[in-house]
Amino acid sequence: MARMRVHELAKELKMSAKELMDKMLEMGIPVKNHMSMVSDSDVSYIRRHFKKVVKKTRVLDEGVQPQKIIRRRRKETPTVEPEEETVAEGEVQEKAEVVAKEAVSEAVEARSESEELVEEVEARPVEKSGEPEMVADTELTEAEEAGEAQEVAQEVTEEAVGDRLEPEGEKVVAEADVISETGGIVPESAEEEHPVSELAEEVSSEEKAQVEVVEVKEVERPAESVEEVRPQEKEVEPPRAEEGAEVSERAEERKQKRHRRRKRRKSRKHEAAKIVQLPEFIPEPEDDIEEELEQKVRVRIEDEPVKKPFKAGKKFRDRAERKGKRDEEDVLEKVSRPGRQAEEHRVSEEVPEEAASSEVKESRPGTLPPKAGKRKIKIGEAITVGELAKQMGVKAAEVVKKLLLLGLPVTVNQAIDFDTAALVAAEFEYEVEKTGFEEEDILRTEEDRPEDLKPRPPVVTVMGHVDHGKTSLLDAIRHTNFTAEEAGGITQHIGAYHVKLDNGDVVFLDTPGHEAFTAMRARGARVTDIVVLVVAADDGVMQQTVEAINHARAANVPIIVAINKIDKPEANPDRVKRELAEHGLIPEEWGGDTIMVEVSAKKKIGIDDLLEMILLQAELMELKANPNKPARGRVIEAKLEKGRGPVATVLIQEGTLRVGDAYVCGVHYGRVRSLFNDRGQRISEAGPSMPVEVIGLSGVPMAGDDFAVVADEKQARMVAEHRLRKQREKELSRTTKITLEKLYEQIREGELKELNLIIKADVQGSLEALTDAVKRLKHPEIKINIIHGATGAINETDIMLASASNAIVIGFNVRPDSKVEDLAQREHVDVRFYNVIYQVINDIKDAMAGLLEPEYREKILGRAEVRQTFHISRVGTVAGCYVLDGVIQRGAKVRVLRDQVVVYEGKIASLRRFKDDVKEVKAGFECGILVENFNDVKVGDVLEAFVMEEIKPTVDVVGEVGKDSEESEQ
Ligand SMILES: Nc1nc2c(ncn2[C@@H]2O[C@H](COP(=O)(O)OP(=O)(O)OP(=O)(O)O)[C@@H](O)[C@H]2O)c(=O)[nH]1
Repeated sequence: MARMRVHELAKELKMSAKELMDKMLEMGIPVKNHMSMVSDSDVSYIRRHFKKVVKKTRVLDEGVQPQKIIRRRRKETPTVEPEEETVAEGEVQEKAEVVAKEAVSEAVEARSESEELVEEVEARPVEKSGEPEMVADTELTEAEEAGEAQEVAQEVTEEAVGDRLEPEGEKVVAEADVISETGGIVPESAEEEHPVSELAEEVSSEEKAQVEVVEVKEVERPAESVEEVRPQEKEVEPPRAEEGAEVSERAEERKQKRHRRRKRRKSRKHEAAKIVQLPEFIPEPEDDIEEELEQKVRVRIEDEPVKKPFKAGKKFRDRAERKGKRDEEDVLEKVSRPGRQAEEHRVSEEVPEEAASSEVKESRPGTLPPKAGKRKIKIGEAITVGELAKQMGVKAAEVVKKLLLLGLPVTVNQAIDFDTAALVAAEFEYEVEKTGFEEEDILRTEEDRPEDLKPRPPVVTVMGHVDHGKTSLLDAIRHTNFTAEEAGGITQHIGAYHVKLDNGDVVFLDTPGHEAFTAMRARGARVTDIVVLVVAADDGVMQQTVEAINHARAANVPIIVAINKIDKPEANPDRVKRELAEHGLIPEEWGGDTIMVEVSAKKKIGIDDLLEMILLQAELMELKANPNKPARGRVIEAKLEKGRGPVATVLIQEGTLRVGDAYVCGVHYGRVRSLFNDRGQRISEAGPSMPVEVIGLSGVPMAGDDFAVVADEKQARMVAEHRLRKQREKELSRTTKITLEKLYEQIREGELKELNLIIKADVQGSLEALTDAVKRLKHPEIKINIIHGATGAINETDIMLASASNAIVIGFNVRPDSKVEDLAQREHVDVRFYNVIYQVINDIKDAMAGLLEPEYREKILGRAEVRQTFHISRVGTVAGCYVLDGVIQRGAKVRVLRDQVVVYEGKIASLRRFKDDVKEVKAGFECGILVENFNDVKVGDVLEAFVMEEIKPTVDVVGEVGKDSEESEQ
């Protein structure tokens, strides 16, 4: 079967091209204008469809002929009962000004009939009914029929106008003439077959009178009006007088039209959405003509008191605008999803049924249906394309397409961040709102009254330079506090411990060093009240001492100095004090405010003094907390223990934690199954500043995670799940931003180079230290992303993440199992193992340098001619030179040229002017040059000094583990 053009098919189906186009769109077949080609399959689909419709209509016609006639009479009636009028309003608006035209053909058709009807009309006044709308066509009530009268009238006119707009369509003028010339008798018309008495039942004399008035008016004007609009049509007008055969052909066509009208009315009732949608597809070239025609018609309408104001011009402009937009979409549609379904979907999605029906309901004559207000959807930090599409009730492909237009190639399962989602949602007329779950609503507690606050022990962190005795000091403190029996059983390491003294308690955090301190702080955990800075009396202030000072200062935490190793003979506490004073820590005895205690961790000297001073400082700080409220704290350490499950050491900061309490901890939650203190003893509760081991978590939290007791487990789960969702959304949006295509593009274009890392470590401490060190590697051209970091063995998920994100996996003190190794090999994922942080950093630096692909270029500095040579014992041969050009620099590379031939290449070991070592000698000066490991220099040789210059900058390591610059932290 051959493809056909729309107008050809329309002709075959005995309908106007416009009608067919409307119908096709309704059926989900994309069509642009009457010249569009219709595919074979669509042609047969349409034919099948119309066969059915025609059949059905025939059946209906046979069954409801009387009603049909009644309806037809009614359509000539300009006055309709109020309730019907409102029903018709929507339609009137849709067809609006063409209503004037309607009377033309209708009046003509009705002329003869009305004459016959006069008597009957008076005999039976119209019955009125309250609910005419939702009754099926076959069961139309009289009232409904009456209500539809006007609507049908409009349709008739609309069709007449529509036909005029089509070159191959019949002309109303012609039709009117033909009908009038044949005496208005249309023998084959279904209407004429019905008993006059039935018709008369529905038409009042008044109505008839009005019909006649309209008739007269309209019959006089149509030809003129059409001429005005499309004068050329005159040329194609058929002869005014036609033979009987033609009359019957026209009658048949009118019958067809009436069938279609019925069909349309029916579908309008049931598919209001489509009624609103379909007129948008007005063939473009005809819009202007139509609008012009509408203009003319409007003038006439204004003369008609019964007609309503109309602003079709705007409507049509809007249609054209929308259509233009669709054309662009159509192109993409074909790419992404060709075929009928795509169009079908688009039609239905653009005006969802409920929205459309509400538009119909809200329609007012003379105005456009109001645009559905912007609908809102709620999303979190990020959302997958599929989920967004689901929430908007559109197909994912649509969203993908829109994103593509926005320049973002994503797949359905990829996530887009909130801003992108907002942008694409706006394209679908949706507004996005961030999900408003406020965990603070659950976690919020009442403010403490001053009388509720009770003193609490200070929490102390020990910091200092490597080997200055931090660990030894912590041990010494711990041991002084344990009784002999207890001391033997100190095996418990929970990350913090509690020291009981005669005049108070002190809590020490067991992870010494400022790295851990700052890592916690970076996670928002402010747990330390006092910093004890350990400085070895024999070594003095060192780099990390200074860093520790700055870290403590940045956190606004007071410092107590412990000058350690005073037992050593070379100990010089005064020197330490002087050096500290240079860094702003002035001892009290010198008029400053820094407490300094001389101790020996090894010999346990001054430990009590130190503890005493800590308590004194704490007293000054008036550390207080309310113990009588739900507990809140911070995770100091967490691990998965065999037989115990996830275990976390929590430092309680306020309130009291009890066994049985429900809590949320980071993205985990649970109920406290059991509590242990730092000595491994089971306890039932823990108050402020107490470190306590919590058993009963849903997972292993991170150091620094917030711990909060909530009313019940349900609330705990809600908060934890919300946090987890947020975390996932963040991760999702982070990983999807680095698509392989993008990365490749960036690498190729040299825009940006990224190194993605996944770090797996044995314990939280190592992980954080490593993460911290890696984060300090900075370079303007390379970005390092730690896309995932966790404790535990490298697993398959890590490998898959690495594979998907083009990342390198770093295992610190962990190994993968053989299955994971195989997967890594299959996925070409580079997995590296380390047990020294420094080595990791070095390797990453190398990797970055590799990525940078550094290029070296030789840069000639200058040339010198050898004028004399001197041999100096134990040094070698020194060349007495004259610098010909440029500059000769000490340490530069040098080439010895003899008759333009390179006889040696090496380094300038020494550069002298007279007896002085100099850095450089410029052109025109004499100098002595010693070439490293080369004594064969001869008079007349030329020494060419040069350096190798790197084209791209080398990796700039801002800081290394434990050696970071303090400034970066402040
Ligand atoms: N003589 C003497 N030696 C001490 C003293 N305190 C610590 N040491 C020694 O100093 C060395 C380092 O002590 P640590 O406690 O390990 O020092 P640290 O600061 O914890 O070292 P890192 O953990 O490597 O940062 C050990 O050999 C200790 O025995 C002290 O008071 N006197």
